[in-house]
Amino acid sequence: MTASEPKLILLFSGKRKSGKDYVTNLIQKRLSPKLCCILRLSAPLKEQYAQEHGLDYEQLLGAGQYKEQHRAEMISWGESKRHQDPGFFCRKVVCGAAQPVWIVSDCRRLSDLQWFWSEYPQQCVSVRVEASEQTRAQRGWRFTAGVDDAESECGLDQGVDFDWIIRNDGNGTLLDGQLEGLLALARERTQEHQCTQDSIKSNGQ
Ligand SMILES: Nc1ncnc2c1ncn2[C@@H]1O[C@H](COP(=O)(O)OP(=O)(O)OP(=O)(O)O)[C@@H](O)[C@H]1O
Ligand SMILES: C[C@@](O)(CCOP(=O)(O)O)CC(=O)O
Repeated sequence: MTASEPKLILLFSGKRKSGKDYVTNLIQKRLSPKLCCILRLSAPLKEQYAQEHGLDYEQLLGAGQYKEQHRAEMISWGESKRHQDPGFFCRKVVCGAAQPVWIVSDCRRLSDLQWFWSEYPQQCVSVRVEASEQTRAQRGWRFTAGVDDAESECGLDQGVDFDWIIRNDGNGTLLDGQLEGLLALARERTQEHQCTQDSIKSNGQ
Protein backbone atom coordinates (compact mmCIF):
# COMPACT_ATOMS: atom_id res chain seq x y z
CA MET A 1 0.00 0.00 0.00
CA THR A 2 1.22 3.52 -0.73
CA ALA A 3 0.97 6.31 1.84
CA SER A 4 -1.12 8.48 -0.50
CA GLU A 5 -2.13 8.66 -4.13
CA PRO A 6 0.35 10.62 -6.29
CA LYS A 7 -0.84 13.44 -8.55
CA LEU A 8 1.84 12.87 -11.17
CA ILE A 9 4.28 10.05 -11.90
CA LEU A 10 7.17 10.76 -14.26
CA LEU A 11 8.43 7.46 -15.65
CA PHE A 12 12.03 8.09 -16.76
CA SER A 13 14.12 5.85 -18.95
CA GLY A 14 17.32 6.24 -20.94
CA LYS A 15 20.57 4.52 -21.80
CA ARG A 16 23.54 4.25 -19.48
CA LYS A 17 25.13 7.66 -18.88
CA SER A 18 22.36 9.48 -20.73
CA GLY A 19 21.95 11.41 -17.47
CA LYS A 20 18.81 9.96 -15.88
CA ASP A 21 20.08 10.61 -12.34
CA TYR A 22 21.37 14.07 -13.24
CA VAL A 23 18.11 15.18 -14.86
CA THR A 24 15.81 13.66 -12.24
CA ASN A 25 17.88 15.20 -9.41
CA LEU A 26 17.56 18.57 -11.12
CA ILE A 27 13.77 18.25 -11.38
CA GLN A 28 13.52 17.27 -7.73
CA LYS A 29 15.67 20.26 -6.75
CA ARG A 30 13.46 22.62 -8.77
CA LEU A 31 10.20 21.24 -7.33
CA SER A 32 11.59 20.63 -3.80
CA PRO A 33 11.91 17.26 -2.04
CA LYS A 34 8.72 18.06 -0.13
CA LEU A 35 6.69 17.90 -3.33
CA CYS A 36 8.72 15.38 -5.28
CA CYS A 37 10.48 12.11 -4.49
CA ILE A 38 12.77 10.03 -6.67
CA LEU A 39 12.05 6.31 -6.75
CA ARG A 40 14.79 4.06 -8.13
CA LEU A 41 13.65 0.60 -9.18
CA SER A 42 17.28 -0.47 -8.94
CA ALA A 43 17.55 0.57 -5.25
CA PRO A 44 15.75 -2.42 -3.67
CA LEU A 45 17.41 -4.62 -6.29
CA LYS A 46 20.90 -3.39 -5.37
CA GLU A 47 20.14 -3.53 -1.65
CA GLN A 48 19.06 -7.17 -1.71
CA TYR A 49 21.80 -8.12 -4.19
CA ALA A 50 24.45 -6.46 -1.98
CA GLN A 51 23.17 -8.29 1.10
CA GLU A 52 23.11 -11.67 -0.59
CA HIS A 53 26.54 -11.23 -2.19
CA GLY A 54 28.44 -9.35 0.54
CA LEU A 55 28.80 -6.17 -1.57
CA ASP A 56 28.82 -2.46 -0.76
CA TYR A 57 25.28 -1.12 -1.37
CA GLU A 58 26.36 2.56 -1.36
CA GLN A 59 28.92 1.92 -4.11
CA LEU A 60 26.35 0.04 -6.18
CA LEU A 61 24.15 3.15 -5.97
CA GLY A 62 26.93 5.44 -7.23
CA ALA A 63 28.07 6.23 -10.77
CA GLY A 64 31.52 4.63 -10.55
CA GLN A 65 33.31 1.52 -11.82
CA TYR A 66 32.29 -0.63 -8.83
CA LYS A 67 28.68 -0.74 -10.06
CA GLU A 68 29.80 -1.47 -13.63
CA GLN A 69 31.88 -4.47 -12.49
CA HIS A 70 28.78 -6.02 -10.96
CA ARG A 71 26.19 -4.82 -13.49
CA ALA A 72 25.92 -7.94 -15.68
CA GLU A 73 25.45 -10.26 -12.69
CA MET A 74 22.96 -7.86 -11.07
CA ILE A 75 20.96 -7.74 -14.30
CA SER A 76 20.57 -11.53 -14.43
CA TRP A 77 19.75 -11.70 -10.73
CA GLY A 78 17.10 -8.95 -11.11
CA GLU A 79 15.68 -10.62 -14.21
CA SER A 80 15.13 -13.87 -12.36
CA LYS A 81 13.13 -11.93 -9.74
CA ARG A 82 11.15 -10.10 -12.42
CA HIS A 83 10.35 -13.31 -14.26
CA GLN A 84 8.71 -14.67 -11.13
CA ASP A 85 6.91 -11.35 -10.51
CA PRO A 86 7.20 -8.41 -12.97
CA GLY A 87 5.93 -5.94 -10.33
CA PHE A 88 8.39 -7.07 -7.65
CA PHE A 89 10.63 -3.97 -7.59
CA CYS A 90 7.82 -1.56 -8.57
CA ARG A 91 5.76 -2.49 -5.50
CA LYS A 92 8.80 -2.12 -3.25
CA VAL A 93 9.66 1.42 -4.41
CA VAL A 94 6.18 2.90 -4.15
CA CYS A 95 5.78 1.62 -0.62
CA GLY A 96 5.76 4.67 1.69
CA ALA A 97 6.14 7.29 -1.07
CA ALA A 98 4.15 10.25 0.28
CA GLN A 99 4.94 13.19 -2.02
CA PRO A 100 2.43 14.21 -4.71
CA VAL A 101 5.01 13.91 -7.52
CA TRP A 102 6.93 10.68 -8.02
CA ILE A 103 9.85 10.39 -10.36
CA VAL A 104 10.70 6.80 -11.24
CA SER A 105 14.24 7.38 -12.51
CA ASP A 106 15.14 4.05 -14.11
CA CYS A 107 12.44 2.24 -16.05
CA ARG A 108 14.14 -0.31 -18.30
CA ARG A 109 11.54 -2.79 -19.43
CA LEU A 110 8.05 -2.59 -20.85
CA SER A 111 6.87 -4.49 -17.76
CA ASP A 112 8.07 -1.57 -15.56
CA LEU A 113 5.94 0.92 -17.54
CA GLN A 114 3.00 -1.47 -17.76
CA TRP A 115 2.92 -1.95 -14.01
CA PHE A 116 2.68 1.82 -13.37
CA TRP A 117 0.24 2.38 -16.24
CA SER A 118 -2.05 -0.27 -14.88
CA GLU A 119 -1.82 0.78 -11.21
CA TYR A 120 -1.97 4.56 -11.84
CA PRO A 121 -3.65 5.05 -15.23
CA GLN A 122 -4.40 8.77 -14.73
CA GLN A 123 -1.06 9.94 -13.37
CA CYS A 124 1.70 8.51 -15.57
CA VAL A 125 3.85 10.48 -18.01
CA SER A 126 6.71 8.68 -19.77
CA VAL A 127 9.98 10.58 -20.27
CA ARG A 128 13.00 9.44 -22.29
CA VAL A 129 16.43 10.96 -21.67
CA GLU A 130 18.69 10.85 -24.72
CA ALA A 131 22.36 11.66 -25.23
CA SER A 132 24.69 10.85 -28.11
CA GLU A 133 27.16 7.97 -27.81
CA GLN A 134 29.93 10.57 -27.88
CA THR A 135 28.48 12.41 -24.87
CA ARG A 136 27.87 9.17 -22.99
CA ALA A 137 31.44 8.07 -23.69
CA GLN A 138 32.71 11.38 -22.26
CA ARG A 139 30.75 10.52 -19.12
CA GLY A 140 32.50 7.16 -18.83
CA TRP A 141 30.33 4.84 -20.94
CA ARG A 142 32.05 2.01 -22.82
CA PHE A 143 30.06 -0.49 -24.88
CA THR A 144 29.79 -3.75 -22.94
CA ALA A 145 28.46 -6.82 -24.74
CA GLY A 146 25.75 -8.56 -22.73
CA VAL A 147 24.74 -5.24 -21.13
CA ASP A 148 24.35 -2.60 -23.87
CA ASP A 149 22.80 -5.06 -26.31
CA ALA A 150 20.49 -6.71 -23.74
CA GLU A 151 16.97 -6.00 -22.47
CA SER A 152 18.22 -3.93 -19.52
CA GLU A 153 19.46 -1.26 -21.98
CA CYS A 154 17.33 -1.95 -25.07
CA GLY A 155 13.97 -3.02 -23.61
CA LEU A 156 12.39 0.38 -24.34
CA ASP A 157 14.17 1.17 -27.62
CA GLN A 158 11.06 0.29 -29.59
CA GLY A 159 7.35 0.11 -29.01
CA VAL A 160 6.90 3.08 -26.66
CA ASP A 161 5.57 6.43 -27.77
CA PHE A 162 7.19 8.57 -25.06
CA ASP A 163 5.24 11.57 -23.83
CA TRP A 164 8.45 13.63 -23.50
CA ILE A 165 11.95 13.30 -24.90
CA ILE A 166 14.76 15.23 -23.23
CA ARG A 167 18.08 15.71 -25.04
CA ASN A 168 20.88 15.82 -22.53
CA ASP A 169 24.05 16.43 -24.48
CA GLY A 170 25.60 18.76 -21.99
CA ASN A 171 24.30 22.28 -22.51
CA GLY A 172 22.80 23.47 -19.22
CA THR A 173 20.65 26.18 -20.79
CA LEU A 174 19.16 23.80 -23.34
CA LEU A 175 18.37 21.34 -20.57
CA ASP A 176 16.68 23.99 -18.41
CA GLY A 177 14.47 25.01 -21.34
CA GLN A 178 13.36 21.42 -21.91
CA LEU A 179 12.46 20.94 -18.26
CA GLU A 180 10.14 23.94 -18.13
CA GLY A 181 7.17 22.09 -19.59
CA LEU A 182 7.51 19.18 -17.19
CA LEU A 183 7.93 21.50 -14.21
CA ALA A 184 4.84 23.47 -15.25
CA LEU A 185 2.84 20.24 -15.49
CA ALA A 186 4.02 19.18 -12.03
CA ARG A 187 3.13 22.57 -10.53
CA GLU A 188 -0.29 22.48 -12.14
CA ARG A 189 -1.02 19.00 -10.78
CA THR A 190 0.20 19.88 -7.28
CA GLN A 191 -1.54 23.25 -6.93
CA GLU A 192 -4.46 21.71 -5.06
CA HIS A 193 -2.06 19.85 -2.74
CA GLN A 194 -0.15 23.06 -1.98
CA CYS A 195 -3.37 25.00 -1.27
CA THR A 196 -4.47 22.27 1.17
CA GLN A 197 -1.08 22.34 2.92
CA ASP A 198 -1.22 26.16 3.16
CA SER A 199 -4.71 26.10 4.64
CA ILE A 200 -3.68 23.41 7.17
CA LYS A 201 -0.78 25.67 8.19
CA SER A 202 -2.88 28.83 8.44
CA ASN A 203 -5.52 26.99 10.52
CA GLY A 204 -2.69 25.88 12.82
CA GLN A 205 -3.53 22.20 12.33
N1 LIG B 1 23.68 17.84 -18.33
C1 LIG B 1 24.76 17.43 -17.64
N2 LIG B 1 25.72 18.33 -17.28
C2 LIG B 1 26.80 17.91 -16.59
N3 LIG B 1 27.06 16.63 -16.20
C3 LIG B 1 26.13 15.70 -16.54
C4 LIG B 1 24.95 16.05 -17.26
N4 LIG B 1 24.22 14.93 -17.43
C5 LIG B 1 24.91 13.93 -16.84
N5 LIG B 1 26.06 14.38 -16.30
C6 LIG B 1 27.09 13.58 -15.60
O1 LIG B 1 27.32 12.38 -16.34
C7 LIG B 1 27.48 11.25 -15.48
C8 LIG B 1 26.41 10.19 -15.81
O2 LIG B 1 25.15 10.77 -15.52
P1 LIG B 1 24.04 9.96 -14.69
O3 LIG B 1 24.66 9.19 -13.58
O4 LIG B 1 22.96 10.92 -14.39
O5 LIG B 1 23.58 8.96 -15.85
P2 LIG B 1 22.59 7.73 -15.77
O6 LIG B 1 21.79 7.72 -17.03
O7 LIG B 1 21.83 7.79 -14.47
O8 LIG B 1 23.66 6.55 -15.79
P3 LIG B 1 23.56 5.03 -15.22
O9 LIG B 1 22.46 4.36 -16.02
O10 LIG B 1 24.89 4.48 -15.50
O11 LIG B 1 23.23 5.12 -13.76
C9 LIG B 1 27.36 11.77 -14.04
O12 LIG B 1 28.65 12.01 -13.54
C10 LIG B 1 26.61 13.10 -14.22
O13 LIG B 1 26.91 14.04 -13.21
C1 LIG C 1 20.84 -4.20 -12.31
C2 LIG C 1 20.30 -2.85 -12.73
O1 LIG C 1 19.16 -2.52 -11.94
C3 LIG C 1 21.39 -1.80 -12.51
C4 LIG C 1 20.89 -0.38 -12.68
O2 LIG C 1 21.82 0.54 -12.26
P1 LIG C 1 21.72 2.08 -12.69
O3 LIG C 1 20.27 2.48 -12.81
O4 LIG C 1 22.42 2.21 -14.01
O5 LIG C 1 22.43 2.81 -11.57
C5 LIG C 1 19.87 -2.88 -14.18
C6 LIG C 1 18.66 -3.76 -14.44
O6 LIG C 1 17.76 -3.89 -13.59
O7 LIG C 1 18.62 -4.33 -15.53
